[in-house]
Amino acid sequence: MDILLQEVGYSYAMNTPFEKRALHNVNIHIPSGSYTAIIGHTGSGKSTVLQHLNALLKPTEGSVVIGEQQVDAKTKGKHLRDIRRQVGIVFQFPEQQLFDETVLKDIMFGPLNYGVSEEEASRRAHELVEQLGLPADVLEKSPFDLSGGQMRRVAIAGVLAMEPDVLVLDEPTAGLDPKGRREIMDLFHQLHISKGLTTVLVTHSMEDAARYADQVAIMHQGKCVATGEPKDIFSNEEQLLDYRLEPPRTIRLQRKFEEKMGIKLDSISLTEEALAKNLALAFLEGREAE
Ligand SMILES: Nc1ncnc2c1ncn2[C@@H]1O[C@H](COP(=O)(O)OP(=O)(O)OP(=O)(O)O)[C@@H](O)[C@H]1O
Repeated sequence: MDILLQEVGYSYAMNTPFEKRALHNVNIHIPSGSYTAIIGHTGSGKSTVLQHLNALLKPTEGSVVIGEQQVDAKTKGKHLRDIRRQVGIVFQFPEQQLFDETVLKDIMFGPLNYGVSEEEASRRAHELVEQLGLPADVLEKSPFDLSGGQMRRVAIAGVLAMEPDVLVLDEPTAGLDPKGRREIMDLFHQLHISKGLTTVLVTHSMEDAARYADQVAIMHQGKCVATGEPKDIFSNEEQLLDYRLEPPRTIRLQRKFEEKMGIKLDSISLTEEALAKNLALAFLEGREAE
């Protein structure tokens, strides 16, 4: 499902003394089946954009086209309910939203609320628990008896149980250790590939944006100032610095290597694997300082 932000402007507390303009003329196209990373310094407007993707916020100017539905300042009613089913959001620390007595009930809650049968909701819960690498006996436990990482997976299962067309991730690995982070991010990537799930990731991690996304959008002071493929966005180091962003670690390492060896590699490497291959090739080909 495509999402298109057209000249979106948004002000918090509109027409009050506390009015705060958060977005200005934002244009972003999220094509169906893509994996888009939204990056930007703190306070640049990423979370505000994210909440427009499933109409939790409605633009105060411009419009957002979500699949077949157009949302603007005046949109109300049933359309919003449909959109919230189609576009699932995994917020930061989603486990804080768990509330039911058992994991099974918690995962089934959303689908039941949208009229899915008990049988189907239960089937989805069983399937998701397995897909997310949780033991089957977790279903009968209280979510509050699980580890932090397990609770996070249960909360994610609750969003996926709605069978969304688009999955929006707001710093979904905040607070996890590096291993847990990588496992969860790899899992979302697998879901993106296997289910063709359109994915939007809001992140402070340039490494994650470089590793997983096929499109990157940079937010700066409430504007979307650049969109493009990761290799183009991340090789433009001057632009990144202008927007107070650091290039991913792999690029920093590559630049160091090039400086030390006095050579320039043919292309930039966005993942550790690609970087290692690139460095090995340079070594094998005997490229060295002129
Ligand atoms: N509920 C609110 N009321 C008033 N102003 C807000 C509110 N939420 C955000 N803002 C302001 O809107 C601007 C954009 O905030 P937003 O949270 O979208 O940025 P962000 O890029 O997601 O930041 P971070 O990376 O810190 O999460 C900021 O100036 C922020 O202070």
